[in-house]
Amino acid sequence: MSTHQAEDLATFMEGVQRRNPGEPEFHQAVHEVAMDIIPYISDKPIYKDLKILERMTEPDRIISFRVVWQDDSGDIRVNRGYRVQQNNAIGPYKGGIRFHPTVTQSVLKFLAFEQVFKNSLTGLPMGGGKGGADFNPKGKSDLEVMRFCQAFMTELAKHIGPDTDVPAGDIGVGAREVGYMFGQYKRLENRFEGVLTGKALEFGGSLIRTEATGYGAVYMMQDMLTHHGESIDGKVCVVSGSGNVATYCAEKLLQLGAKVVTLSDSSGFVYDEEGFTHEKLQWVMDLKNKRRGRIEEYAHEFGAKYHEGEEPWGVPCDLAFPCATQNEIDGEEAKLLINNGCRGISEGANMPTTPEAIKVIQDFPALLHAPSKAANAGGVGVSGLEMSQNSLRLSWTREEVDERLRAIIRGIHDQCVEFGTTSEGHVDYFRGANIAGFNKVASAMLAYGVM
Ligand SMILES: NC(=O)C1=CN([C@@H]2O[C@H](COP(=O)(O)OP(=O)(O)OC[C@H]3O[C@@H](n4cnc5c(N)ncnc54)[C@H](OP(=O)(O)O)[C@@H]3O)[C@@H](O)[C@H]2O)C=CC1
Ligand SMILES: O=C(O)CCC(=O)C(=O)O
Repeated sequence: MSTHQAEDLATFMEGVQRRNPGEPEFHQAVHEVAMDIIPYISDKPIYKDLKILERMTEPDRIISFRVVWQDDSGDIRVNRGYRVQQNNAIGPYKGGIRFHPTVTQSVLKFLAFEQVFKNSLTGLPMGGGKGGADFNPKGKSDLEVMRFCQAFMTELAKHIGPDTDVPAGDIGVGAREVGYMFGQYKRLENRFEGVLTGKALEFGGSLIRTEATGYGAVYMMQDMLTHHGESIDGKVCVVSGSGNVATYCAEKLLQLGAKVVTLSDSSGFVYDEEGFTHEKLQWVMDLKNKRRGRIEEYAHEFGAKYHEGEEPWGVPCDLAFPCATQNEIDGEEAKLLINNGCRGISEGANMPTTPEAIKVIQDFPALLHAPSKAANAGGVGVSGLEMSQNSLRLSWTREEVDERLRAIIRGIHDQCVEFGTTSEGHVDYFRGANIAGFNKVASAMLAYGVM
C-alpha cells in the first residue's frame, strides 16, 4: 500500500469510527475490507467520487425493538431485538438471526456488513442483512424458547418478506427456533411463503441446508489444497465449536479421509487423539441438538481429554477450522498454529481471526487462509437455493443441491484466485474475496445513481 493509500485508509476509518462510536466489531470488519478496497479503487475515480465504499458501510436501516415474553415461572422478561438491513443492491436482504447474550448492535452490524460481500460472492441475487437478540436460549425450556421466538417474530414480521428480507439461523438459532418463527409469521400474515430459510424439509426447507456451511468450509479448503497440489486425505484437523457449522465441517472432513481430533464449546475443548468417527460425531449432534448438553460429556463417554476453559489452537494439526465465533484466534494462537505445523485455515465462523492473527498469517504465506466471507458462504448459498426452490414450489434432490453447493464454492475459490493472486504468484484469499465481493455490489450501486 502506498503512503497516499495509507492516508486515504486512515481518513476513511476515522470517518467510520466517528459515525459509529463504541462499535469495535463493526470497525474491525470494515477495516479488514477497506485495507483491500481502498488501494483497489485508488485508480478508479468513479468509485471514490461517488463514495461507494462510504455508502456500503452505512446500513440502509437498522430496526431495533423490544421483545417481551413470559418465562415458565410467570415472570415477564424483556430483551432487545434487531434487524440490520445493510444493503439490497443485488437482491433482498439475506442473513441469519443470532440469539446470544453477547449480541449488540456492533456485532450485528459487523455480521451484516460481511454478509453483503459473502452473498455477492455466491453469485446469487442476495443482498446482506443480519439480526438477532441478546436472548440466551441456553437453559431455557422449549416453551420458553417458543414464546421468545413468537414475540420476536411479532415485530420482525413487519419488516421482512420473501422479496424484501429473508432471515435464517445463526448462533443459537437452529431448526427449532426457525420452526417457531416461521409458524408465527404464517399465523400473523396468513401467508405460506419462503420468508425464512433453514426451514425443516416438511415445510419448505432445502436438503443440505443444515450441512451446507460446514460442508462448504471443507470444500473451500479442498479447493485451496487442490490449487496448491495437495489434498485433504490423511490430514489432521482441529475444529472449534460443536454446533451446526462445526459438526458438519467435521462430518465432511471424515468423509474425505481426514482425521478430526478436537471439538469445543464455550466451556472448553475435547481432544480425541484417536480421532472422531461418524458414530462419535452422531453422539455429539445428539448431545448438542437434543439433550443440549456440554462437550465435556464427550470426554467422559469416550475417554478423550477435556481442557476446561481452553481453545484447541495449541493442538498440533495440518489444518484448522475455527467454527465457533468471532475473534477466537488471536495473534499468539496464530503463531502457535504455525509453529505446530498448521498449513491451512478455513473460517467456518464469521471473522474468527483477530487483526493481529491475520497479520501473523500474512507474514507466513505458506499457510493457506480462507476468510469467512468465502469459506462459510455455503450456508447462505444453499439458503439462496432454498429461496429458488420455494419460488418454484418444488424440491431438488440431495445430489442436485450438493452439486450446486460444490459449484458455488468452486466459483468463490476461482474469484479469489482471479482477484487475489499477487505479482509473486501467491493467492491472497482475503484480498480476492473482498475485491470480488465488492465489484458486483458496487456495479449495481453505480447503475442506480445517487441514493
Ligand atoms: N449456521 C450457519 O449456517 C452459519 C453460521 N456461521 C457462523 O458460524 C459460527 C457458528 O455458528 P453455528 O454453528 O450456526 O452456531 P451454533 O449455535 O450451532 O454453535 C455455536 C458453537 O460455538 C460455540 N460458541 C458460541 N459462542 C462462543 C463464544 N463466545 N466462545 C466460545 N465458543 C462459542 C458454542 O458453544 P456454547 O454452546 O457453549 O455456546 C457452540 O459450540 C458463527 O460464527 C456463525 O456466525 C456462518 C455462516 C452460516
Ligand atoms: O443462510 C442465511 O441466510 C444466513 C447465513 C448466515 O447467517 C451467514 O452466512 O453468516
